Amino acid sequence: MPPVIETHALTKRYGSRTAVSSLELTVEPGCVFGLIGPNGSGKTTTLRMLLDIIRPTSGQVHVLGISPRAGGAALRRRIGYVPGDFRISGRGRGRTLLEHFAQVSAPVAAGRVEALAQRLGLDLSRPVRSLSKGNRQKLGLVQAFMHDPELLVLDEPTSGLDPLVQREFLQMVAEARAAGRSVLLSSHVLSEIQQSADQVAVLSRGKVVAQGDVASLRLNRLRHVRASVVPARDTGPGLGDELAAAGLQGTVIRQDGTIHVQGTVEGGMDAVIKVLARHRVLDLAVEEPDLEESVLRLYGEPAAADPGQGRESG
Ligand SMILES: Nc1ncnc2c1ncn2[C@@H]1O[C@H](COP(=O)(O)OP(=O)(O)OP(=O)(O)O)[C@@H](O)[C@H]1O
Repeated sequence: MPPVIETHALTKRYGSRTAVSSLELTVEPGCVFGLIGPNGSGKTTTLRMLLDIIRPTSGQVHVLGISPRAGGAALRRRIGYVPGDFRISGRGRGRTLLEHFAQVSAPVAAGRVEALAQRLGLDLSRPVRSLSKGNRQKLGLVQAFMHDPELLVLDEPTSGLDPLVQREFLQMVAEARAAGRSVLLSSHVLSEIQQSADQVAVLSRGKVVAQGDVASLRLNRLRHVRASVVPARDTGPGLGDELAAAGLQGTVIRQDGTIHVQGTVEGGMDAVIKVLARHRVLDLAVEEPDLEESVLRLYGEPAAADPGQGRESG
């Protein structure tokens, strides 16, 4: 079967700024593909080009075997899309708005909208205007999933959703995949991609800096560690050396008989935990760094766009 999404040397420039640079993406049918990158790395721009909302400066793109430009409304009906900035307004209620969307999308099975709304905890009888950001986002999800499209293109779909709803959403993605649908999911939250994607591309400054299956992704191996221990016996400065040998990069400070450790570990916590466990551990915190830092450290790329350079328009 041909890929559901294929880009070749796909590039988008805004004036002198390159938002997407020579992108090579292949999404196979029946796969959940994660596009991950810090804010400003080019995810939204890429997804918009797939939907023909914006047009590439150069390069090629095919979606379900068709150029989005040529595919028009017929191609659009085969896709479920949640834009990163799903904005809705008007006087209608959620249900009315979805009925309106259903007229332009492919046919929607009876009861499907209600079932999705119920799963996400969305009240369809409420006026759209009165909905919170999270509830509007749920409406966006229902309109993307309701016609059971061949391809789902989801731009940061869980932003503004609480953790329980996020879990339900991930379940919906898993069900779509099990039914043979394909999903392209963008996120700046690593854990979300890890839970759902088969394949991943990491974007930084409009370029793919890493690509592969989720397990091979090095991004998930970086951890921040903070610990306070009372040495079991007088270990002296040896603890710092032992921790360094175990893979911790950071500082070890002795203060009033307690040793405070702070640093970063790449590639597994086991050895560090075992060194610490030989002492009385007063406190231990292990945290996932934000994606921007992981990309920066592991791929040596400046991850974010210059804060001084804003976008010209939405
Ligand atoms: N209409 C525009 N005009 C000028 N620059 C733009 C425009 N849209 C995007 N950009 C720039 O292109 C780069 C990529 O932006 P894009 O929105 O695609 O990134 P992103 O990874 O989706 O980030 P975010 O999660 O913040 O939306 C950014 O530097 C952004 O400022």
